[in-house]
Amino acid sequence: MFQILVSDSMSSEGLKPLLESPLVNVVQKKVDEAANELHIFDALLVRSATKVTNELMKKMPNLKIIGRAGVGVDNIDINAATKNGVVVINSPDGNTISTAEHTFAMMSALMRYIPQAYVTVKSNEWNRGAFVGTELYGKTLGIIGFGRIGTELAKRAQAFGMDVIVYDPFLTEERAHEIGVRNHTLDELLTAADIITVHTPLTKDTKGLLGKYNIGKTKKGVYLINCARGGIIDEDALVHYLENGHVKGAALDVFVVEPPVNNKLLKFSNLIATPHLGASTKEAQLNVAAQVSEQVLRFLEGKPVASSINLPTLSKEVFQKIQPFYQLAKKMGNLSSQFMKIPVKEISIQYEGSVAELETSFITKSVLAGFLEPRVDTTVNEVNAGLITKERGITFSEKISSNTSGYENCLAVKVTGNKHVFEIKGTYIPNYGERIIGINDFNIDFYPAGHLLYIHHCDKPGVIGRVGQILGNHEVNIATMQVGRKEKGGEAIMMLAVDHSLDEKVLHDLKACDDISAVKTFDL
Ligand SMILES: NC(=O)C1=CN([C@@H]2O[C@H](COP(=O)(O)OP(=O)(O)OC[C@H]3O[C@@H](n4cnc5c(N)ncnc54)[C@H](O)[C@@H]3O)[C@@H](O)[C@H]2O)C=CC1
Ligand SMILES: O=C(O)C(=O)COP(=O)(O)O
Repeated sequence: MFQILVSDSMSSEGLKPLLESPLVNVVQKKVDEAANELHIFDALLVRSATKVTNELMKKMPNLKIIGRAGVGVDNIDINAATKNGVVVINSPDGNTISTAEHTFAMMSALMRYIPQAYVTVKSNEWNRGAFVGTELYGKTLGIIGFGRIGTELAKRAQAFGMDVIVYDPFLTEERAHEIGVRNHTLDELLTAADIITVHTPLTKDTKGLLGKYNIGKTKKGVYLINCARGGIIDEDALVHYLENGHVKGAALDVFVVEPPVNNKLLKFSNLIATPHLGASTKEAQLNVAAQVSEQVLRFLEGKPVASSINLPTLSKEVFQKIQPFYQLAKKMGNLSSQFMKIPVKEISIQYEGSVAELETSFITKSVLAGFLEPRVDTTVNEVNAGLITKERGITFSEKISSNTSGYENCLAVKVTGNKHVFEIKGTYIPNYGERIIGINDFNIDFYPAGHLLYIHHCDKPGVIGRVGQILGNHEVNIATMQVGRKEKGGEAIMMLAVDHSLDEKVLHDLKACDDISAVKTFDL
């Protein structure tokens, strides 16, 4: 019999598939309370409160699967789970509506002082003059991050007569049009919105996205809302702008540290807060617990699972043959995504030479997973990448070609946006490794790993020297450097591997060079 630990509070009705199965025994206890029996469990079911660390997994040698009854898996060490051979699944859409509704409730409460007024009435005060609010009707709502929750929120705001504008660098025009919203630049949104709400995952790009600089660009009297993840709105910056009155009010469901003990934000009467309640409805909890229970049961019965976040479902033998290409493909997808930080409509992958004889659909999923990784909240892998790509309105295809570009095997990825196309080619050479051999029409040859610096420049004497000089001035050591050009004196590119991540100052100096037209950095 399989042993299952449910360590956060979950809907008993949702857990029914497990509670009624003769195959499993369910124990509902916090991890701390189960400290002496952790070694017996085959599955662990959590929400956001339980922190599933590598240390915890080490204490659970029987653990095979972690089920997250919700969306965000930032409380689970996915890399450690993968390393420990533990499958992680979640329920990506079970709480979308509840969180959108909660955000809407927060917005209404914020603009009409409902929490503040409630407290006074309960204390026998009747001070109507102190709580004159603002209508939502006719106001501009800026939604940053237009995925599942952002989309549902937009529909509700439109029904209230609000003008909805969005910023999501990965949103296609078609999808925005379908929902009847306009996708803007971040700056446009910041300057136009009366209320701004964030619905992105917490990533290195979104951490502090609304920080001192960006909040400074908003209208005086703006309202800010965060029902996504603590830290997307920088907490110190919010304190600053609440103090000087630039931000008229803020609503937070999430905090950098939860619970937010001694958090300076809590002293502001125009900041309203809830204790991470976005998904706390009967319906959402039933949905997420039921989805996760069914998937966990399927997995323990040896059946394939749908929303697996980390592990491939290939036999060990097939996986070994594919592995070098799988890693290369993921890096090529990731580089394409970072080169094309704009909405994308189509991704096509071409297989040439010996790689075409392998299970290419799996490698394709690996390209997609690498591509999506910088753009979505949940960790994507070969299992869920196809589904998520389609959900984002991006089509993908694969093609086998007899042309081998002169290599024993070659993988070509083409990413098409509205106005731009990006192409990258790679190969795997046994005993030598992965190589990127082409970017757009340029031939090049570099190892896709570590801290990379890409420069698009003019093929003129002295440019390479100037790059070396600038990097030297900033104490940046160059490990390798490859240059590619189409013709003498024309456009050229260089790809450098450097010893550490580059800061804004280095990039600024490089961009200031006359003969350099683009500079990008990548950490792979
Ligand atoms: N408060 C709560 O109880 C709940 C919070 N959440 C959180 O809400 C957030 C959104 O969830 P979903 O809509 O389900 O996720 P989603 O993955 O469907 O949507 C996220 C969107 O953010 C966009 N995005 C990514 N990077 C961006 C960037 N740098 N700038 C602007 N947009 C960017 C993506 O393109 C995507 O459209 C997540 O952080 C999730 O953990 C989700 C459920 C409950
Ligand atoms: O699903 C999510 O990402 C959430 O933030 C919900 O968290 P919870 O399950 O309510 O602890």
